[in-house]
Amino acid sequence: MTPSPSALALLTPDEMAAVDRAAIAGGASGPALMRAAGAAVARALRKRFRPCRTLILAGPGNNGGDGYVVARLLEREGWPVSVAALAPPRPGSDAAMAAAEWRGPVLPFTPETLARAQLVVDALFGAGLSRELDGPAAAALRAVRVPLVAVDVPSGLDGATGEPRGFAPQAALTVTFGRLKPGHLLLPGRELCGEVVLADIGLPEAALASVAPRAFRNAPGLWRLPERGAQHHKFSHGHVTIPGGAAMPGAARLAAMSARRIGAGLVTLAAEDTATATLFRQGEPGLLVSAPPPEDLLADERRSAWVLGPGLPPRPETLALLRRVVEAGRHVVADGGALTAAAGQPHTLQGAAILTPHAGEFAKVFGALRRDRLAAARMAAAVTGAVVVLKGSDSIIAAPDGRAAINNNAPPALATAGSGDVLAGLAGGLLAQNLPPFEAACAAAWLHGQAATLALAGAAPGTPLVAEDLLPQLRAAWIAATR
Ligand SMILES: NC(=O)C1=CN([C@@H]2O[C@H](COP(=O)(O)OP(=O)(O)OC[C@H]3O[C@@H](n4cnc5c(N)ncnc54)[C@H](O)[C@@H]3O)[C@@H](O)[C@H]2O)[C@@H](O)CC1
Ligand SMILES: [K+]
Repeated sequence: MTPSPSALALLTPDEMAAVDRAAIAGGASGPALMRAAGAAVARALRKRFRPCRTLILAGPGNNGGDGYVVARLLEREGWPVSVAALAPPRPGSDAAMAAAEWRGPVLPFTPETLARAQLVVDALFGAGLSRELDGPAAAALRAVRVPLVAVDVPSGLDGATGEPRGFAPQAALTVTFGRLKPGHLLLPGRELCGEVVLADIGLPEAALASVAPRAFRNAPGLWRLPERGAQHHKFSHGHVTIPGGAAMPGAARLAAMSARRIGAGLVTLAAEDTATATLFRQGEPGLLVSAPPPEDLLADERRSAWVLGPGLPPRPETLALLRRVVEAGRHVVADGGALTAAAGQPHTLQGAAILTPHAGEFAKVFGALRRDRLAAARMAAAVTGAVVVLKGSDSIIAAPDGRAAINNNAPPALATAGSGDVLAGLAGGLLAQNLPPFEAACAAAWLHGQAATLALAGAAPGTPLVAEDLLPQLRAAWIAATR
């Protein structure tokens, strides 16, 4: 079933804390939320582990409070549980109440205590992490050699960015509450979390609705593929034009084949010379091939979407073509050579609809990538006015208005030559069918990941993939997106 956009919403730890405050201001009980959170952790944990010597590492805040609840519930089920507290909760806090209800063993926060545990529950810090993890907390987590279950996030992981602050342990399971955080999807956070369980702890809808989400998990529901009615004809599905160079003609061809398969009405490969045109004509019979300079094609208004960059040289001429196409008011996907040609001059990309840089291209255009890639992608979108797809195993799609989506369906094998050309073609094909740029970019990234997943179905981890393998899977990916 297609999830609703609110189910796809991601909240940063600060936003989640605001929801928490809104819930309590609206009459919800803090201790009840804490009991629900602890119960969700205990439930998820019991499903996956058998009773064993379990050590709860409890921090001073509400994350620690959740930990005391877990301790009590597991002990009630007969698990051998102890708690090691990094620091006592603030007197009078909800966490202090939860701690007071824990009557079982409290052990010193030492390496010896840790060495005896068979399972560790990390309830040190969650949304309240305010600085780098260091001292005894970091030392203890570094010493864990048994499965670790994280409450909300592995302590030290910044839920807003997916980056560890100082250190964050590897969890087997992370149980989080209300909404996923960006850090559960962004690498390396996604891997450090292990399996992620999102638990409903009864936060009132009004409290959740009090914070407008700016980030989403990328999945159908966040966007809708274009509908195709009986009255439509090939021109109503748009016309994609893709200039192709002699140096790497395969790149433009892959983009063109992808644009066709995702429903563009017409796709033209605009060859830079007659030899390349001859080569292009040996390709798919349904592709249009044109030999004159691509600029001449701008006279035809129906050529609404252009994919510029796959296989094009990173030369000033490429950038000049991009400027002409943008100034003619066409929707442009800028990729590969068009991005590299704009190295150090992001303003030259203004007016493009979608930019699809990988990390290296991003750094060339916008400067070294900061640790907070979500913020970096948003900054690039704001500077250029374009939707930026910062490609990776956790592709980030950022819009100039601050909306962002994080893609988590792409297998690592997708990092292969030509894969980016397919993505650019999909984005161009969807723009041609009048999807707005953010939706087109998100849908393209998801379909791309889904096609790769389908191509690898049943294959052992590490099985390689080539870009051409994606093409036959695009129809099934489309079907999966419209179910
Ligand atoms: N979001 C929600 O609606 C709910 C959240 N709950 C829990 O509450 C947590 C957030 O609780 P808090 O806001 O109390 O925050 P935390 O429990 O994450 O941490 C707060 C405390 O840790 C200290 N601290 C922060 N970073 C540190 C560092 N690097 N080294 C040493 N000390 C550090 C702070 O000074 C503060 O005393 C969530 O992660 C979740 O586990 C649940 O109890 C129930 C409901
Ligand atoms: K934690």
